[in-house]
Amino acid sequence: MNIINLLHLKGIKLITPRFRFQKATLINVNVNTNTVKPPEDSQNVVEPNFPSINTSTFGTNSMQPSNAYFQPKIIEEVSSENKIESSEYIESTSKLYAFKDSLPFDLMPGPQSIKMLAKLWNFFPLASRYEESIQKLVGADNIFGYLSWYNSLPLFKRMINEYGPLVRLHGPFGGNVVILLRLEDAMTLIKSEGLFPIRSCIDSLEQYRLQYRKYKQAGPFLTCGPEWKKMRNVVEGLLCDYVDNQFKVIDEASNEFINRILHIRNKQDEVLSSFYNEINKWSLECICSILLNKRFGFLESAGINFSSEPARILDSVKEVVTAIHRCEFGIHFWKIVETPGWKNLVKYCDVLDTIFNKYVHKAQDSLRHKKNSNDNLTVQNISFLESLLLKEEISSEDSLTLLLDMVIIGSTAVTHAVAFLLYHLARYTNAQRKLYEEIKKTSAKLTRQDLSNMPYLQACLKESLRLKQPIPILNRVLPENSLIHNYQVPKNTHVLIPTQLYSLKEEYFEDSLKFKPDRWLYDDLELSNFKLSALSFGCGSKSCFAQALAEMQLGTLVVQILRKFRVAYQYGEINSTNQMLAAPDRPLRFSFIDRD
Ligand code: HEM
Repeated sequence: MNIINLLHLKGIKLITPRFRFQKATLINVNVNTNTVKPPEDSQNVVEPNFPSINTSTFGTNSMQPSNAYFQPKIIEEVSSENKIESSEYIESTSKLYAFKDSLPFDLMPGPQSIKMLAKLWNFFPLASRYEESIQKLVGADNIFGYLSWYNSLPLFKRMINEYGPLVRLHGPFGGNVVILLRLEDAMTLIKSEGLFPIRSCIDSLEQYRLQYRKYKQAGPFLTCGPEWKKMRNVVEGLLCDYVDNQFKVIDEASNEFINRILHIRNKQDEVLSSFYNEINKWSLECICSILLNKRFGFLESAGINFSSEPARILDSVKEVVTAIHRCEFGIHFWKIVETPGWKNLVKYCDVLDTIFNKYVHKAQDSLRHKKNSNDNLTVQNISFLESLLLKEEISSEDSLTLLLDMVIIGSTAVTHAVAFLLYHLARYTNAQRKLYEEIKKTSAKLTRQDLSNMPYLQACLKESLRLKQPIPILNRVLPENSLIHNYQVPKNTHVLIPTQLYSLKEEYFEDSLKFKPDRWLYDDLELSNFKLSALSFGCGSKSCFAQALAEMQLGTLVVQILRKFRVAYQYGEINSTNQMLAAPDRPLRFSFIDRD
């Protein structure tokens, strides 16, 4: 039996960006195009299907060449729940269609060898359903996955030298990938990506949630379209309400972390190579306490019992991240057979889903109880999860996947950020000294306000995140035909946005490989009205909604640590694995030396 038969026999419905694209286009079906005629004397060649993403002018906001005309899209009917101001819509989607110099996609530079393979592929006399299956298994998705989950930055640098700032990779078995190696191109793409950008990145987790668990939505990280927007609006609002209130929890967890360091460091003041785990415990304690208004005890000074709930969460988050990497990197065999990576993903996602589902039920009960006893349901009295459940537009299932995304993706990103912040401060002792001087001026009882009044602290956070980004590569799938850098790029093309590469460019940051927090002190570094400090949190409407929370977590922890200890590190350089969810590539054997 060959692979294709097996695929069909298993009745596997593959989730691909095309599927996601269809979901997104369904939403846009309501949108009609109203063509505005070009001026009589126009010499333009009209390309009606290629909205402009022209980025030839660096530093300007203009996406409109002087010889073009508008073809605005007008909302005809939009269901009330998704209603968006039409002016806003028109602004975000109005595109230019006339480019007499636009170039066909085929002319975009890229490696010829896979282009040849792509051409050869056309000679295989396969029935269309087989062809489609193969494309889904090893088409552009695969290249895309490979580049997202492989340590790709050195490869991207070589590509710039060889092909220039824009590279096209032909999926050898169908589909296309474009890599935007210039920040300006990425910014312009993001500005014009419309209301419902499409991110395509963790097919395995999506398949687990949609097909294995049969949830309606796959969680905010993986969902697109109006469902995502609805979820996102609610969470953004709630996070604003809760972040301030939760400072105390983060402060307490950070104090517990200090005690844990005192407990685990050896006689030379050094922590063990498993210190990454300890940071993970701290970030999970923060996030779980904030979401559920319950202290979990991840940071018990004597350590956690391996069969306890915190231990199971800690272990499962780590295993899920590893399993995602195993599934997403390389050919997606798990779509046909149950590979060990897929089995592990299911096993550990099951653990997390069961635990957090239990808390969803508990929160529902508690809300019922509070309602019956006419308690005030204010931010002070109910947990983040309870607030979510009160929102009619969010189902309890959506609340669950939202918690899971925040726990799995959020806590992993924060752990990585803390690891590198400590590393940079340990390596750049002058910066650590300067930060300590600033910390000494704060009162013994730290407040959130203190953090915002510490410019050097803020600069250190930005600089560390610039050098090592927890999510170093963003990706999108084009929802419609577009002009990128004057090339006509068809819809469904996968676009990779390597933000880590941009933030290491001399062009934007002098002495770009050095940790120099001072660069953020005096200039508000911006490009086309976009704050470069936010780059590590992504861009556009799908950027991270937890930036303020993450910065508060990092700031609080580092202030507490530096008040008590001087941090040192005497081993080899720690690099980032630069994968989709990056991690430090060496043990974090820091020394925490008592201050006098
Ligand atoms: C230093 C810490 C963090 C960094 C650097 C970071 C970075 C990012 C980046 C780069 C993205 C993708 C943006 C894009 O595609 O344009 C993202 C999305 C996301 N992050 Fe974070 N993140 C951090 C912390 C957190 C935390 C603490 C949470 C949750 C509590 C969180 C939850 C999410 C979610 C749910 C998304 C998907 C948003 C959407 O698609 O609407 N992140 N993050």
